[in-house]
Amino acid sequence: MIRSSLRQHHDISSRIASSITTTSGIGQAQSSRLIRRHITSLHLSKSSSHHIISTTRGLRVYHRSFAVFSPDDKDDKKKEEKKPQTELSKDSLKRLLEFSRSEWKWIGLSASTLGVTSSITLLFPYASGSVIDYTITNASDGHSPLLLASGLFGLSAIAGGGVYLRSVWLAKAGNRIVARLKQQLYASILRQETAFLDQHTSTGDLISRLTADATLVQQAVTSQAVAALRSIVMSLGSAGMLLYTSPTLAAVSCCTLPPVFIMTRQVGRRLAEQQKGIQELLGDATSLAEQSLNHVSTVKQFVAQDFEATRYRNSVAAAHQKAVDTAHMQAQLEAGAHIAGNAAILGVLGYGGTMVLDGSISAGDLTGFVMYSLLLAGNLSGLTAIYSDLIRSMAASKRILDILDREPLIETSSTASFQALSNSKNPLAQIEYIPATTSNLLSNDQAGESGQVASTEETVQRPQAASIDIQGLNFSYPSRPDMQVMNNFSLTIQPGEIVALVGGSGSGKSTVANVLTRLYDINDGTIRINDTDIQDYDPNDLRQMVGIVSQDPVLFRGTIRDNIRYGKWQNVSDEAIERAAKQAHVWEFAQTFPNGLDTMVGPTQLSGGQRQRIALARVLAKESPIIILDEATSALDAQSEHLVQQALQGLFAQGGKTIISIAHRLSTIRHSSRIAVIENGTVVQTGTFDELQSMNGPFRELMKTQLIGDAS
Ligand SMILES: Nc1ncnc2c1ncn2[C@@H]1O[C@H](COP(=O)(O)OP(=O)(O)OP(=O)(O)O)[C@@H](O)[C@H]1O
Repeated sequence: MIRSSLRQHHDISSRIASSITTTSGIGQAQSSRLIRRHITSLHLSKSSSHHIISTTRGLRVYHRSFAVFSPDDKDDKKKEEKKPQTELSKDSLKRLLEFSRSEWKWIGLSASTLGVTSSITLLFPYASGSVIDYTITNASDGHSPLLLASGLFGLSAIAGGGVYLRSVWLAKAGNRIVARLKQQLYASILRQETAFLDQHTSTGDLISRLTADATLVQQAVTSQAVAALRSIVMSLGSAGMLLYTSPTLAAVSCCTLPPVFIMTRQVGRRLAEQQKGIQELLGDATSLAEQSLNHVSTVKQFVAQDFEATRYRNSVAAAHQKAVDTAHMQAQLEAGAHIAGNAAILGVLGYGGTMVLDGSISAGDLTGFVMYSLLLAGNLSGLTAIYSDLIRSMAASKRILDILDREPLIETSSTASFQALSNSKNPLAQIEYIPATTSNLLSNDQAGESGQVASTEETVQRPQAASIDIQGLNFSYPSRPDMQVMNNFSLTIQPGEIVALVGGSGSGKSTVANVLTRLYDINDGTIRINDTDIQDYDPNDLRQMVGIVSQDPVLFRGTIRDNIRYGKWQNVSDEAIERAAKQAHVWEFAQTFPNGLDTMVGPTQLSGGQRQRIALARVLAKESPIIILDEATSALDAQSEHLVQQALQGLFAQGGKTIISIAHRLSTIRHSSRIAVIENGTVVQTGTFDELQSMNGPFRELMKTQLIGDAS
């Protein structure tokens, strides 16, 4: 019951995430869910699930800056902190223009319609003045009101066509840019190294970049860009017509321009700072909602609903209070521009009226002049509003481009799909996913000096069991550099061995899996697989060589079959999926569902033991030469565990697998070839079960405290 409602909460979480930020775009909810699930599962490795929470005046404030680990980057970040973005950043603008390059054609076309529509609009005041002069003087100079009105109507129809084309072309360009931005940003987030993602103690901030920030950028490159261009063209055109009609009057109205300009600059700066703050506070609110909705059963079990609701309330209130303050500022700016514009008009009316009386200009000229002044004032005040919006959008684009342009510290090869995604000319077209080929299945002599091996998916052989050699490994997690987790850790595992890692909680067992698959790079020492340093493998190839089943495995929304072939997709046959399902004892419970392996499951719709069995089947289908079982059978009942262990034994007896088994239960480690006892990140004892049991030492101590219960 709780689990099924959890699923709904994931959806609600998406909606809240979207609604408290600016939303737009079709399918945002779906993409939010997808994003959330994948980003969250990136954090799901045990090692990366440590959340750092600090509380400031009752508000949960997440550490949300992008900590980057090279010294240079740190300096950059400091510089950035000192200099908040309060002006239209040329770099962001330039980078954004570069990014939009493929849509310039459409933007250019829509801008070109501006020439037509603006010229026609600029004709109206002139024509109105002519009509007035005609009616006052009844002069028959050919500008008859009816003729003018008909002519202007024809031009208006042309302008209407221009407006239509501009909207269509602009929407096309904008949607393509923002789709490409989201697609590449998401791919870029997934490519970042785990340590980088660890800095995002919640996914809310990343999601707000993909939703609210992307929407702001869309507005910048489409409506705001064209509105700015239109305002500039109209302002210049109106100013030109003012000068043409009466230079003296033009000088009078120009007196109001410098104050408007100075005010725009001043208020614009403060406005940008405020906007940045609002975006951050909204991100915090999203993070809070995200966290409690993802763990709603824990919230309820601790009767913390009201606490969470209050925290969220305060967070939302803080963001919206800031938004109200900002609105005051923005209103001041707009009101100031409005007053200045009106002052100009009144000046023109007063001074122009006397000019009409002394016959220096006609009444029609004055009317035309006033209309041009109104146009100028309207467009100038429009420009001030657009300027502040553009600053906000540029801040958002910087947040996106920061990640988009970031090279991951642990670089993986680009797959064909990634290339297709990056190079796709039309981001709105559907593309087919091309799975990575398994160039990873290396035997000792296959791994060349560089560790790079040609992709040979079709001709792939059964994997050879791999050797693992870890020497003098020192490691601390980048988020806690002062806490050394692995201390001079050394362990050699022969191909085909089953080695159990045992040790107290926090001794570093799971960290071995993290560094072996290069989720994190080590500080000192070497790790070799098949005599090749893991630094020399492409991380994707390396990870294909290692299958991990964790204590709390993640299932993705899809069928059981989809979950078993996750990552290998069409590269794994139905027979192989069924074989793996039988070996991992998924088959039995799947057959009790009406759709068997094609039953839809989600992250929470199965029992812990069932999820573990599917995760095990997924790893068996992966056919990797190294398997790490991190408390992989801990959620199984005694009988299921016995069956799975038996299946694993049978499988390992066939050869081709090197196993690292992290376990607390005696039943899991009894059949290992060797046991390594770990204390504070160091191997303190190794031997067979019987050897270790027969001597005094850490293993015996551990058995007394941890394993003894199982032994009975
Ligand atoms: N992503 C991370 N960032 C910072 N510290 C981490 C991270 N993951 C783990 N740690 C720390 O590293 C140490 C070793 O953790 P690890 O998960 O390897 O222990 P373990 O032996 O597997 O423990 P257990 O038996 O409880 O699962 C712990 O002190 C833990 O707090």
